[in-house]
Amino acid sequence: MMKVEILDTEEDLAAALAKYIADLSAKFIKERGAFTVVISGGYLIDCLRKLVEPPYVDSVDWSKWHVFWVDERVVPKDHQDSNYKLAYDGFLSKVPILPGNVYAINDALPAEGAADDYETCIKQLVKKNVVSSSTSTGFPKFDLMLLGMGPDGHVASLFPGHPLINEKERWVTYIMDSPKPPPHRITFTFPVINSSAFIAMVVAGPGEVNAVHTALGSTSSVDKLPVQMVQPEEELAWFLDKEAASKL
Ligand SMILES: O=C1O[C@H](COP(=O)(O)O)[C@@H](O)[C@H](O)[C@H]1O
Repeated sequence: MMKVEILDTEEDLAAALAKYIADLSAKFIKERGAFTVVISGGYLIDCLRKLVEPPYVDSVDWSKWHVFWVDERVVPKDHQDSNYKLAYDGFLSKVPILPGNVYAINDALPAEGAADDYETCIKQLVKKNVVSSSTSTGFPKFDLMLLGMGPDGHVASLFPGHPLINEKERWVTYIMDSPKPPPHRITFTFPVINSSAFIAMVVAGPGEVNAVHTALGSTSSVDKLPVQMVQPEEELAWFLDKEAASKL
């Protein structure tokens, strides 16, 4: 199922996104006592700012959250290019999520090793039933992914025309030639992304208007953009502001 919310302003988008996330948090914590959230980098993190304010900062049961990254740059966690640093500074440092429930990559490893290590970590969490498993695909089924999108239509570190978008076996893979710097990254693959229950695709501002039009406004395209390949098992919810949706 897909829904598209177009908000007047980016501020309205942040408010709507916070409610959406808080509602899903309550749903999954009630159902199974945990909430597994996968986040991206980019300006998504700034769009989470309403979650760290009342009422949500007080009402969300942060102790039940488990946080993962859909992709990460292979740099030290305190590096300016690190998605972990971006999330810590802008979000994680402001809410009482248990440090042991925040799963950052091992930044001492090179890309291939970091991808293998992260995949092993997630496999262990599936065995412990912290992360669910999709009964239809056998891949890990995260409760919610919060994704941004690049102007070229990339999601995570899966870029248009790159062979990695066709990876069907690995849960986590790596790229050494990212067209967007830095070049070395790890990323979830589409089998994992599309085994998630819910995905919020968050796009604000003018930077991605063409990719949004391709994803939502065009009837057909021969080579799908990565963003067009996103299809979670329960719901894909687009959160757009009017600028991002201006070509729809
Ligand atoms: O490089 C990346 O780009 C995408 C999109 O970033 P944005 O700044 O255009 O929102 C991001 O989702 C991904 O996590 C990041 O590694």
